Amino acid sequence: MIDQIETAELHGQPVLKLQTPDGAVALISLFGAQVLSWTPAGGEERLYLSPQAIFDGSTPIRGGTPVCFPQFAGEGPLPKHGFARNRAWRVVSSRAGKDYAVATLRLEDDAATRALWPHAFAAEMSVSIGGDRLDMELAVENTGDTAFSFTAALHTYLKVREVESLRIEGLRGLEYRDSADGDTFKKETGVGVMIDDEVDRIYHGAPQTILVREDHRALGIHNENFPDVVVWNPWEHKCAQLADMPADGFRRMLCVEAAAVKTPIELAPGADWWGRQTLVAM
Ligand SMILES: O=P(O)(O)OC[C@H]1O[C@@H](O)[C@H](O)[C@@H](O)[C@@H]1O
Repeated sequence: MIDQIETAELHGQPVLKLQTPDGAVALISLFGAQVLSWTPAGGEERLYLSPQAIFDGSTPIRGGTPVCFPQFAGEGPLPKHGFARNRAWRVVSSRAGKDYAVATLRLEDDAATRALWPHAFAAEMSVSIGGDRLDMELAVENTGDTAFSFTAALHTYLKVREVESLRIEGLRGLEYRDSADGDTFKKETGVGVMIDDEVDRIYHGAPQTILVREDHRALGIHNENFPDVVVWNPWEHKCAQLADMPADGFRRMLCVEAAAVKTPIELAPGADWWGRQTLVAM
């Protein structure tokens, strides 16, 4: 019998390790409620974690699935990607069965978050593994007595064998905002999006399912309640400017993010919202 849910440390930071009897494993950092590693049953690691990622309990960790909340990137006055990715979350529940393991982490407002963003909220990140699937769900509740709005993303870094050899399918015909080209709006014309330069795009009205196809394997990405998909690769020049990435790191990663950016989510007092990203290894 394996212990399906364990607490452990990774580079000195607390993590929760989920395992299932079929061999699926995930590591979740309590700092940021960030999934750092996921290996599906009988498969290989599917998330990219930079070998130079910083684990100091205050710097965002480069890799896995950072939770961007309550602001995506620089879309408002808050620190880039909000504050959820550099806060300590607490584990509020976990359970496991013969083919799954799931844990939920929670973050609530406190004096530090209210100093940045004056709202009462509760955010929960639930992570579930089993077989060939990883499910990540972010839920947000307005626990205060005034309405607020936010943008958010599950900023997943996929581990890829060679970024120039893959194709992203399912984005054809969509409008996107090209952050790497002065925020101009464009229309995707490629059947499969290939990466051979810096890419930083917010696709609007994305389909629920996208496929990242590599030689001899693929990954299905299923997003619910996240209307946008962000595709990001810093490429050589920007990667060299990231102190927590190795020079060739951009070749081993591709971010495909489930996001709500174009239309911020509005929550009345007492209201809640959830959004989910599911990865399926094929
Ligand atoms: O370096 P950070 O703060 O983790 O951000 C990484 C990237 O995140 C992406 O989501 C943004 O589209 C990029 O513009 C940004 O550079």
